[in-house]
Amino acid sequence: MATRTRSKKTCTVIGGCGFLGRHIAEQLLQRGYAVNVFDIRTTFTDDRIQFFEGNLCQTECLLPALEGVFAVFHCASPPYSADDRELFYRVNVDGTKILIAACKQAGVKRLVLTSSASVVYEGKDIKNGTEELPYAAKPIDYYTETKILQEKTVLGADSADLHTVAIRPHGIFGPRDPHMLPTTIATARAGKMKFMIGNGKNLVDFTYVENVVHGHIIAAEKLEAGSPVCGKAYNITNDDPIYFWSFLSRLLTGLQYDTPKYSIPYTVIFFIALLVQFFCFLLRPLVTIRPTFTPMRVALAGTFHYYSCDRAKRDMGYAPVVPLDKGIELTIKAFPHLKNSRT
Ligand SMILES: NC(=O)C1=CN([C@@H]2O[C@H](COP(=O)(O)OP(=O)(O)OC[C@H]3O[C@@H](n4cnc5c(N)ncnc54)[C@H](OP(=O)(O)O)[C@@H]3O)[C@@H](O)[C@H]2O)C=CC1
Ligand SMILES: CC(C)=CCC[C@@H](C)[C@H]1CC[C@H]2C3=C(CC[C@]12C)[C@@]1(C)CCC(=O)C[C@@H]1CC3
Repeated sequence: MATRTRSKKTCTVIGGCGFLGRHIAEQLLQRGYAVNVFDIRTTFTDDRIQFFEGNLCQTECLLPALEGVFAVFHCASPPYSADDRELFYRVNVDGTKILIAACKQAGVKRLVLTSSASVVYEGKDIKNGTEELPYAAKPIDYYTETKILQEKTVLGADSADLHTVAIRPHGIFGPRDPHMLPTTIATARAGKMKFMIGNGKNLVDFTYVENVVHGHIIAAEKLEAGSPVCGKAYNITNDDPIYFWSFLSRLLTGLQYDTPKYSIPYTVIFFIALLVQFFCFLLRPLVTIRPTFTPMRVALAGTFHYYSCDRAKRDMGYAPVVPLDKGIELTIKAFPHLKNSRT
């Protein structure tokens, strides 16, 4: 059971058992905060943390976790790969509205949303994209569609009672990552990582998790009446874009897998991914097939998508705390169990 000192400020991390949420919780402890974690499943233990289990769509579950809290970090979401429109709307849109109302009821003054830089991404190149870019008019999936609605709701709720800010990370990686690195390795193990999509020269942001955490915490600390951060969105990246296929190749070589040597034109593979998606849709009543190369993944692998952090640097003094090379090294070290045993 967590012991609390009266002088410590308490923060609540919604989705705090997830990849990013747990890193936020651990860094908050390091920086001297008391921490509540709220999640639908409790997947780890830590004597310093007070855990609350529940669905964020239920006010009565949320309220005990929000009492007397200095700041709330909202990083719960269904995984981006869930192909479930109803679930995304229920959690990301309705659940976020319920959370905002609960924060107000509990008297919480600061709410930090984990949004995504992809809210402006439509599958076409973005080079040094700023927060001034319009939201995607044609979001590439339900995940992106509901992240846009979620961000608009949170920023629209900014008021004297509840100050809000949205952090837009991109391509988060690091220890305990359940998405990027495991998907890359699973694709390599399945023998599907033989070809690069496009010419391999598309620059992309990959962001080490501790930098994303740092962006969230400094935003929360700045979030008070009169601050420029109130009601605004902020890109948070490593500020060091890298060729998509160089990044993936570094993870693959680090874990002793072969890297792709040949390339297929982007338009060809995108068209094939569209066709595969269409056939999966037709076959859905009979069988559920989850293709590795969805149009979204192909677009993410073959286009430029990197973003400017200038606004975060200016308004909250943001600078990455872990350089990209170090982040890659720490990540590879954290996944010894995914090393290729066949070499
Ligand atoms: N990973 C990335 O590259 C990026 C992520 N983001 C955003 O960052 C945030 C965190 O992502 P990440 O840590 O990778 O994701 P995770 O899936 O690791 O974490 C999300 C957590 O939220 C929990 N959760 C889901 N639904 C509910 C609910 N109804 N009530 C309470 N808890 C719930 C999940 O539980 P369970 O696992 O049981 O579903 C999980 O523990 C998300 O908002 C995501 O959109 C933004 C940009 C990039
Ligand atoms: C071609 C192939 C199989 C690559 C494997 C890596 C991918 C799993 C990642 C490459 C870019 C990543 C990314 C996200 C998820 C993982 C990747 C597709 C997000 C969609 C996660 C959620 C977001 O908010 C945006 C991210 C963009 C980049």
